[in-house]
Amino acid sequence: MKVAILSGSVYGTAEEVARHAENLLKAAGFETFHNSRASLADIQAFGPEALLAVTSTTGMGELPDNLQPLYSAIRDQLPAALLGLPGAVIALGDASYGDTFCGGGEQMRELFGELGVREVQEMLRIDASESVTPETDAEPWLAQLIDTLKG
Ligand SMILES: Cc1cc2nc3c(=O)[nH]c(=O)nc-3n(C[C@H](O)[C@H](O)[C@H](O)COP(=O)(O)O)c2cc1C
Repeated sequence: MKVAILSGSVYGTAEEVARHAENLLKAAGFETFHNSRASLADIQAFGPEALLAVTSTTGMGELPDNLQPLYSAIRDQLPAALLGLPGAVIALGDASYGDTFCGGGEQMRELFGELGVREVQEMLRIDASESVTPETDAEPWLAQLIDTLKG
């Protein structure tokens, strides 16, 4: 199965989690695409069969700049090739931001909703005020995702 990883990161933490996810998916036999500056054309050329979004939150609940262009392109075009795929979201944030906690991940969930992406497991929230090992903390969730996608 081909899994496209859509990642958004300001300081690199979410990028590290996305890379770790990619390594685990590859080790489990999946074909992956991950490029933090991916365009919609790149994603479509890969032909994903599942989507994984890994994004931090910046500003007041916003997506990182590197993910904004891809997010907007997908939202504007709702490309047929991405409609109805299985998908899941890992959100990084900081609970001390209150209402906007993991807002970037929430925006990706809303986008997935518009695409009719079938969310195969509940969004993982990684709280920077509690976690100093975000990659390791994502491992049980990723193991479950791998099991689910393998069916
Ligand atoms: C300027 C700034 C704004 C932030 N805004 C939010 C926010 O609105 N909500 C939230 O949950 N986390 C917020 N965060 C926390 C980051 O999302 C969190 O530290 C995350 O782990 C950073 O990941 P990154 O290194 O991939 O950017 C903010 C951090 C910074 C520095």
